[in-house]
Amino acid sequence: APLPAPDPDGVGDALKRTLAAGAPGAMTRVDDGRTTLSRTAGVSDTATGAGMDTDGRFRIGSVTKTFSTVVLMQLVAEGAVDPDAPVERYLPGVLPDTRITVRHLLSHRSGLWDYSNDMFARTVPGFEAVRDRVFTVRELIDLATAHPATAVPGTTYQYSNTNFVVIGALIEKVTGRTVREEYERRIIDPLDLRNTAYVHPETSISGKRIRGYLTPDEAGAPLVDSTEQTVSWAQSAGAVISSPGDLDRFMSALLGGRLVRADLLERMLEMTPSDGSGVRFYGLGLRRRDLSCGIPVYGHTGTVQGYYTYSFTTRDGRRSVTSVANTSNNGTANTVLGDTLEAAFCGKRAT
Ligand SMILES: CC1(C)S[C@@H]2[C@H](NC(=O)CCCC[C@H](NC(=O)C[NH3+])C(=O)[O-])C(=O)N2[C@H]1C(=O)[O-]
Repeated sequence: APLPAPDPDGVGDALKRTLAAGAPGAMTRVDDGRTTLSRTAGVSDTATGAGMDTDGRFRIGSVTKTFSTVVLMQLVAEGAVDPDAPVERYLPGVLPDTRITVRHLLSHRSGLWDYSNDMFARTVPGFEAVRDRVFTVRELIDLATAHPATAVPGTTYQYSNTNFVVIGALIEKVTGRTVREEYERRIIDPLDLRNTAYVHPETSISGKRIRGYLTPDEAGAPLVDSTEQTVSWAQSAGAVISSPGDLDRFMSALLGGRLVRADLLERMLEMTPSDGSGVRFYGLGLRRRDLSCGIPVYGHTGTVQGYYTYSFTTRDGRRSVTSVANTSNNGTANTVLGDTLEAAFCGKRAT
């Protein structure tokens, strides 16, 4: 059945409500292949008052995990990696449990503790402590494995950044190239994503930049400009920089079958519930959200200090939607921003 037309007023209303919840700015870009709908609200820079811009570049956080999964699944197609092999085969001695497989990492079922839970238990102090730090992957994995496993591998979904830091290490070991080179040669260059880059550990965002503002834990405390950071705490789990237009193009290419072999894309879409909502699921480096109008959309969300992102597309990749707010650690803003997906895919206001 044809998709309902996007509801521009519904998108605009959700963006306004995102600002009312405390975001300095918010924006949505809908790409239907031939047509583009862009809506913005508020500012990309609170000092200058510059507006939001859907060609602006920002930190995409865990949408990076889908980039890392695409690289990994291409390596699977090339016979370089067996997703059901133990990680031990490719990274001997790195993980404490040799039962953990590559697929367990991609589906957040490894049982590896998420080191960011400790790192960001206190939002602003945690951020300030790492914003200029450069971590080795080994350091991050050691932070995680200092904790006991959260479950027997393969038995339980438990989101963990650690999984995709290990995936990045596996990609670099198997290819002999950096994840930056692999993102560029397999995704960024072929799709001509001119506003997308992996610049770890540089702290600045070049070009037309959206500034990000971290919401402190203390109610009423002023937002903290968190635009410049290394994101070394996340790397292949969260350090890509992109734009709404580029993410729409990426998600459309992925679900449109232009990045991953069809049978392997089907594996990525084998979903398990990611929470108790009954409408949110996780596959391999990809989320599924079932919208109120019954349309399932596929993509990822991202939370990195100062930025919250939704980037989703239809099963055939024909309509893609990326929405961004330039604040994070604000649950109401994050939730309300999600109403843009309902308006953009279902063509009606969220119920
Ligand atoms: C599962 C998530 C939500 S968390 C995970 C990853 N982001 C992080 O792990 C950063 C967590 C701290 C970020 C910080 N919050 C705090 O410090 C809270 N004390 C803030 O909101 O800016 C990402 O991105 N993923 C999101 C995802 O996949 O949607």
